[in-house]
Amino acid sequence: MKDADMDTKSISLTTCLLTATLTLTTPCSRAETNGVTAEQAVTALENTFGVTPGERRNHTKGTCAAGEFVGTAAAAPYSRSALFSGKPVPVVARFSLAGGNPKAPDTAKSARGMALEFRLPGDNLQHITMLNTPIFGAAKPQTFVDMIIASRPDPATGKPDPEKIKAFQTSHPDNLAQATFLAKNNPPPSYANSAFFGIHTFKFINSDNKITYVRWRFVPQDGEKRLTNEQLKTSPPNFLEEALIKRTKQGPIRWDMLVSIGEPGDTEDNPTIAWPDNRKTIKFGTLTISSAMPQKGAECEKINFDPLVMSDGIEPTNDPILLFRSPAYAFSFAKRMGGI
Ligand code: HEM
Repeated sequence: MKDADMDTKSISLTTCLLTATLTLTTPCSRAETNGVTAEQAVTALENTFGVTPGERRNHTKGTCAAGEFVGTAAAAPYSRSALFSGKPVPVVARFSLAGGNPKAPDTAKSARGMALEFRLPGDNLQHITMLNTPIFGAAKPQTFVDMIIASRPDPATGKPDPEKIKAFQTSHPDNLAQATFLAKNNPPPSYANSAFFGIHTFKFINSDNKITYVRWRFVPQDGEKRLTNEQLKTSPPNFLEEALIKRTKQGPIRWDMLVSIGEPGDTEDNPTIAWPDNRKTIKFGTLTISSAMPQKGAECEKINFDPLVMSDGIEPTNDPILLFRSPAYAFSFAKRMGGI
């Protein structure tokens, strides 16, 4: 057996163990979702973006933050989760740029991320890991892997080959909605001015075991803003972290958690399709971020924001992307925890 093979085998084993202890419900990295393994997804990310040892294979560039969440009484008919008890719940957060480039410019027209770990009473956790696009660019894991492979820089130019991107987009129509959104909407000047979307459909379970299909988003009380085309050209490569830290020093930043209630016919398992705008929408709580800091050595650095870490009263749907994320994150997490 070659050394590289041995490395992969031992990482895979660690991942199974880590996954088992972290989420209890997820398969290990070699299990397939629609014919794709977590290892294939992470390898594609590594081949396209390179490897920064000890760092996340995706959303590598990021900033830690902390605060709390307070739920509203309006949530009770839908979910019995302790997240919505109305008592303040401590939160560890991480804001990030999509992709595995640790030096991605903050003007990149890629997605921004907000990851939240809610620390509930009794050592229980709830994770919510979102993007600033209302829909995702893949209905199945294979599309995500093919997108990452197609984005691999051409050695001659150092940039993705436009022909390969075009061929990918033509053969994967499920990528179109998010690609169009990202092309039309410039990134924000500050994380504090971005809305973040859960994208997947989730199940809320109330105290009578009644199930409601929901989608949520976090909307900034500071208001949504986007860089102008001029600012896109003139802004420096690094401003998001500084803007967030500066903003928290002026006072807490707040996002309202708005939950849309699904209606018959709304998709439950396709994160590339938005629900109609007119769904009943209820405020389930408010997130307050009161401090932010560089990620090195800070609390968010060593968290695996696996979206399947859920509290009683919130459950996943059969969305193949949602289910695939958990083993993919565990595989990346196991590598970075091993310093690889
Ligand atoms: C096939 C689909 C996807 C794959 C394979 C994938 C893969 C990954 C991986 C490997 C990481 C790094 C994990 C770590 O080392 O801790 C990551 C981070 C992240 N992903 Fe995904 N992802 C997918 C879909 C999504 C979707 C649909 C969303 C949002 C709804 C999302 C939001 C994020 C965010 C915000 C982070 C950064 C989390 C943090 O700050 O630690 N991803 N993703």
